[in-house]
Amino acid sequence: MLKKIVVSGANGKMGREVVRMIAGKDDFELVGAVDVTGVGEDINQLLSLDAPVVRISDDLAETLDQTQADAVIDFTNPTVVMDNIKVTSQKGIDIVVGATGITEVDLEKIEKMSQENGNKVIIAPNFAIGAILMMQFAQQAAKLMDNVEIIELHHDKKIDAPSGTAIKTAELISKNLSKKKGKVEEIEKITGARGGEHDDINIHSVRLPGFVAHQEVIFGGLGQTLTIRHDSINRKSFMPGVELAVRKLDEIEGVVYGLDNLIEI
Ligand SMILES: NC(=O)C1=CN([C@@H]2O[C@H](COP(=O)(O)OP(=O)(O)OC[C@H]3O[C@@H](n4cnc5c(N)ncnc54)[C@H](OP(=O)(O)O)[C@@H]3O)[C@@H](O)[C@H]2O)C=CC1
Ligand SMILES: O=C(O)C1=N[C@H](C(=O)O)C[C@H](O)C1
Repeated sequence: MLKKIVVSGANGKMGREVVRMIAGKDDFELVGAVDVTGVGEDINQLLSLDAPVVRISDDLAETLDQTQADAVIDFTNPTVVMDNIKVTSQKGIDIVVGATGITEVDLEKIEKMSQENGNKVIIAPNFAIGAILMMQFAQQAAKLMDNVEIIELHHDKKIDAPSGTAIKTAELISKNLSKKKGKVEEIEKITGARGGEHDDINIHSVRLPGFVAHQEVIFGGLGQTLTIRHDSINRKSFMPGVELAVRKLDEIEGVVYGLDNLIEI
């Protein structure tokens, strides 16, 4: 069945890739594009796509009223994503959320909204299959190696740190650590030199031009280290996961957090 989709953050780096992905699927149709940049312009023309005119609007609620969309895909940013989830819930429209910054407190609010309004929500900090595997392998390794730190490396336009992926990885790993790391009295000569801590795991964020999205999970043991690394070398890496999530909306109930809950590994 044809899926009518609105993309929120359509004119951003990920949004544009999603619009291209939709144009390549016979059973997906882009019916709305929402962004705060390029308002009034035809997103398909901006991307040189041979597809009907879809003008960028800056109003998600209005776009949903005008389009009879089946689903929204959101790749905005951590400051606005909760507002967008709220709007879709109020309208009873399903949503796939790629924008990061969703906290555990936010998740509880989203669960409540979904229950009240009957819409479905899929949230994934990372849609790349390799990243899902990297997180799973790290979770496994944590059962046998207790000492671990995370280094995530991203492009210099990324506004949030640490990445959503690093936060999710730390949460997954910490469940399996048998003992908390032994603390030595550290002297941090420059504040932040040891990174930030989430669930007792140090996370280091690198931001440089040339990177897209990369993460290393480094375990240390007696006379050995284990490094599990994933690299997204372009944004197409996320598209099969986004497509899968849109299709899975028909099968799930309520809210799903993490692509690992939608695929068998
Ligand atoms: N889950 C995953 O697999 C992935 C998640 N991400 C996440 O997706 C998000 C977007 O990343 P990226 O595309 O690189 O970022 P961009 O900044 O390139 O894109 C975000 C777009 O959303 C726009 N925007 C800002 N406010 C609103 C609003 N209220 N309504 C609609 N659009 C708005 C921005 O406009 P303006 O620039 O003018 O602010 C921009 O065009 C980030 O949170 C990132 O971490 C990224 C890659 C993969
Ligand atoms: O901003 C990005 O680029 C990315 N954001 C997500 C995150 O914060 O984990 C996913 C991926 O790392 C790319």
